[in-house]
Amino acid sequence: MDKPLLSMKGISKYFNGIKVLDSVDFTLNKGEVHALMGGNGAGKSTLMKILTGVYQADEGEIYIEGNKVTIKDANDAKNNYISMIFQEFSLIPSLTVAENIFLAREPKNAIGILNDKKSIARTREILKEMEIDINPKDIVGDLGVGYWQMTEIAKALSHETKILIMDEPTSSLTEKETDVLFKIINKLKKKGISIIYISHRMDEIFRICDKITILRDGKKVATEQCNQIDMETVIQHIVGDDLDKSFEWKERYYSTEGTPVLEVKNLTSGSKVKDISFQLYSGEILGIAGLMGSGRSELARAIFGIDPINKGEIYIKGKKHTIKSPSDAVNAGIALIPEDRRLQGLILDYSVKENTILPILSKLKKGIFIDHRKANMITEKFVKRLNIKTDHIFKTAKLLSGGNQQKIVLAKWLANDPEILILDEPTIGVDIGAKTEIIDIIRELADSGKSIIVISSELQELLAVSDRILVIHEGRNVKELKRKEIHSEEVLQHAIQGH
Ligand SMILES: Nc1ncnc2c1ncn2[C@@H]1O[C@H](COP(=O)(O)OP(=O)(O)OP(=O)(O)O)[C@@H](O)[C@H]1O
Repeated sequence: MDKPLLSMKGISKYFNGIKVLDSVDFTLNKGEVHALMGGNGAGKSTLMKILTGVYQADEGEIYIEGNKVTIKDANDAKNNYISMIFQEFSLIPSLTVAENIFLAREPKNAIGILNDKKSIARTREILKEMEIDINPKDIVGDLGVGYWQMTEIAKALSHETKILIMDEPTSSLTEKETDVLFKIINKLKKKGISIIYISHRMDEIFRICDKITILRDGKKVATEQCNQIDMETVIQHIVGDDLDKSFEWKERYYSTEGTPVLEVKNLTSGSKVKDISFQLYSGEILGIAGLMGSGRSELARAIFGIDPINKGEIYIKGKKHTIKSPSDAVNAGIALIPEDRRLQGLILDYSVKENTILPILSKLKKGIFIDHRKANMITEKFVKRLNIKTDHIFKTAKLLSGGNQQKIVLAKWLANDPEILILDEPTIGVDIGAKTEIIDIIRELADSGKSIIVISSELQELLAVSDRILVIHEGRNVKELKRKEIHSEEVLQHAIQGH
């Protein structure tokens, strides 16, 4: 049998004396799509950073086609034909696609290469080969996120690549863009390129991956062919024995009599939100469902005063409010946790504690000082509840894994205890164990009288948490369904597709 393309053997890594990878073995064959899964902080990114030369392993060896290699930096990774596409893209928006692809070349060429016919022709060739419909001369900033992703892939392929690592590649893609990405992955696979695919989205893994490796607490717990393992077992491996991962809906009781806490009437904003009306009651959880691009997030942005309202009214407890900015919304008792919260909501150089208590500083004042005992208690509570993987609450946020950073932002807004809470994709990038915790917290908040709007593209999650679901299609609310009337996921799926 052929030697595997890549073999990582006994990889261990310590950060400040803490073992985050413990003797991990990982093998990748030619033309294989290999999923790397595991809870937040399990060690997936660290393993990949060792493969791409960002970090060095403290123990273990890496072999490419049977030959031992040393990967000390990005150049070594490139010389071993390894490329990685990060969640945060590395493109420069003001430059064209071709310029972005060839800019990373030899510095002496960097300036001269702009508008170079050769680089444009080569870019065209790569894009054509992958059947991607982008003009090499397009300015990247003018393209949608989906095309950024394609440009990143084209960039990786502009030098010879045998191993392509994708870290949560679909987290900001629409369904259509995801389909295009999957087609490209299949094409790359046929060309013999191997892909390591990091994702928390179970359905994707089963759609495109051949093999799956699962890490838990820095240890490899399983490697299996995808067709020989089921979803239940994968979840079991990810969470271990100690977590309840059921997404079960529980009927909740609250009153829909009297004045709603929030009433949105005929709201129109930009080109994406058209004449939307709904009511939200005290203690209610309203789910918002719709395809990506249906206007879900834009509706939240308009209510929160980020995007201007062209028409329509917002009433809070029966009183009309003019919301022209997020501070108007905050003053009216509304909080929005946006979808891209890692970029918007976190100060990376601050500690877990500082980030968590930032919005509640005024509530924590004791004279002119901060009540640190209380601040520590609140932070500890959320770290425990959301299972945030950190050695202590004083750790700098940037040293935490991506999913754990997401959880801090969530903790921060939950600690602030707003009256009306809008959560846009509350569990994106968050592992399966924490998902159920977040659903429980949302329910608890509603039980205590808060009014909550949850926007989510994960139907299972929406069905588990919502009392009522508003379906948005092409900017309009087309249906409103009571949760207890939705007997299967298909019913909701149908409504979302616009039937
Ligand atoms: N530079 C660093 N210094 C200290 N600790 C670090 C550093 N980088 C990562 N860690 C820690 O290593 C552990 C593994 O993190 P890693 O980013 O590999 O997790 P992950 O599996 O990719 O998680 P996620 O799904 O949340 O992205 C985490 O506990 C994290 O806090």
